[in-house]
Amino acid sequence: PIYCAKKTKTHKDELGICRVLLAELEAHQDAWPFLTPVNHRAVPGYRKVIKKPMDFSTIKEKLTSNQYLNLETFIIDVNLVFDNCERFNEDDSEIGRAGHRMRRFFDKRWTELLQ
Ligand SMILES: Oc1ccc2c(c1)N[C@H](O)CC2
Repeated sequence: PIYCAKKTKTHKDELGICRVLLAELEAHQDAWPFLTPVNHRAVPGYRKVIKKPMDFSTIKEKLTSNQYLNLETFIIDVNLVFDNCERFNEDDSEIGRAGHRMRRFFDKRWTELLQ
């Protein structure tokens, strides 16, 4: 097209995309390590090593209580889930591999939804 304005997204549009993305993350077959907070009392070292724990249920609570300013602050928290996973798990482990698959899925989906 000759004239192609960049569509700006309102706050409501971005939060709608966050809800869709979170629902897809929670429904993914590899989401199981990330659905609820790690029980740091049951996992030696976790509290010391992982300074900012994050999981999908916490993200959902923050989303429903309007704690995300925009899509970017939401993506930062989702990436924190996967970065924590990489820090605490070997790449060649069940949970490590699940984290890499989930990150790849998320990166693909939010870029698709933003097009
Ligand atoms: O063997 C285990 C036992 C517990 C956990 C992990 C691995 N990785 C998770 O990231 C954190 C919780």
